[in-house]
This record gives sequence, structure tokens and C-alpha cells, in this order.
Amino acid sequence: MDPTLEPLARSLRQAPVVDRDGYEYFVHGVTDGIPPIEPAVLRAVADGISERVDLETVDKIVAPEAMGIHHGTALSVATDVPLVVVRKRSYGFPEEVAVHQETSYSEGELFVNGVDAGDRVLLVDDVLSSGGTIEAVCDALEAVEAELVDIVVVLRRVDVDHADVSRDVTSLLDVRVRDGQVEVLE
Ligand SMILES: O=P(O)(O)OC[C@H]1O[C@H](OP(=O)(O)OP(=O)(O)O)[C@H](O)[C@@H]1O
Ligand SMILES: Nc1ncnc2[nH]cnc12
Repeated sequence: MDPTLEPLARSLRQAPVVDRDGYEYFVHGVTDGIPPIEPAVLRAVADGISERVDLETVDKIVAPEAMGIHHGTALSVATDVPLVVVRKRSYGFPEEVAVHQETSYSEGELFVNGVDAGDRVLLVDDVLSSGGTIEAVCDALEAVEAELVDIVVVLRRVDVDHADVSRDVTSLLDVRVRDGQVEVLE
């Protein structure tokens, strides 16, 4: 494992796991903003993404609300690449693209504004579970004719079926929940 990600891995192993209608949901600063996320972990995530993607080739970082925002922000501050937040609220702008989002435990609408045709985009999110969120945002980016440079998530759940994810997704760490605890794969 990337040694800079060791503190993140250690804290993940301590994360409480709660039941959301049968879905084992872990609660961690990366995915929930609670317990508090250490600045060193935020930096390690931003550094980890920067090491895996050539940010020189990216015009905009796109992050879905809510839990993509702190990672997108840390990366934007570190790289000077502008950040676009995909919102769960419509603004009614003529160029707005709405897509349906289905996660492992919820569904709703997502609204993309602020991405233009030809923009080279890096999509960043906290966690890939079913992949419904990533797929929905990618569909919206395709609709506005943005160029998707890469998709990076901090965590990929390998214990949830994401067979329907049609794009390559890079993760900093792969995790699963076993016996009520988060396991980090080496
Ligand atoms: O791979 P998936 O099954 O789509 O799950 C991953 C998504 O679920 C969570 O978002 P959620 O919409 O729950 O909202 P939040 O970020 O506001 O907590 C998380 O932040 C990801 O965006
Ligand atoms: N906080 C979380 N824990 C586990 N799986 C998730 N999928 C989306 N958010 C998650």
C-alpha cells in the first residue's frame, strides 16, 4: 500500500458500521465528514489523486455533493484547477443537465451546471459502491460533450456489485465490510 495512505487505512479499520435498510454503511470522515477527518488525511487523498492523474491535462474537477466536495476542494486548492459541484438541486438554467441517481440505498436527481463542451474533466468522489452515482454523472458529462479524463474515488467497495459500471474507475484504496468492520485490501 502507498505509505501515505496508511493513516487513512488505519482510521477506516476503526470506522463504525451502521445498518441502512440492510446495507452495511461505514461512517468515516472521507465518506461522511464524521468522525472528524484529519487534515493529513485530506492532504494524502489530494496527493494520492495528483499522483495518479496528470492534472495539467484537466480543465475542471467535478465532484458530486455532498461527500465529493471536501476531496474536490482539497485537490482544487492544491492544483489550482477549478472545481464544479454536481448538485442535488435544480437551478433551472437552460444548459442544466438533470440525471437520475440510484445508489445502494437511495435515489434522487443530480444536476450538472458549469461544465462546457470540450472541457477536460476529472471526476472525483468519496466512494464507489453500486456505481450508480458515477454512472449518472458520467451520463451528464457525456450529454454536455465534456471530455472525461479520468474518474478517481478515494474508496472502492469490492463487496458491492458494480458490474454495471461501464467506465474505468481508479481508487486510492479498495475496501469491504466483514463481520461489522471495514477491511482494507492490500
Ligand atoms: O456508488 P453508489 O452506490 O452510487 O454510492 C456512492 C455515492 O453514495 C454517496 O452519496 P449519497 O448520494 O448517499 O450522498 P452524500 O454524498 O450526500 O452523502 C457517496 O458520497 C457517493 O456519491
Ligand atoms: N459512507 C458509506 N459507507 C459505505 N458505503 C457507502 N456507500 C456510499 N456511502 C457509503
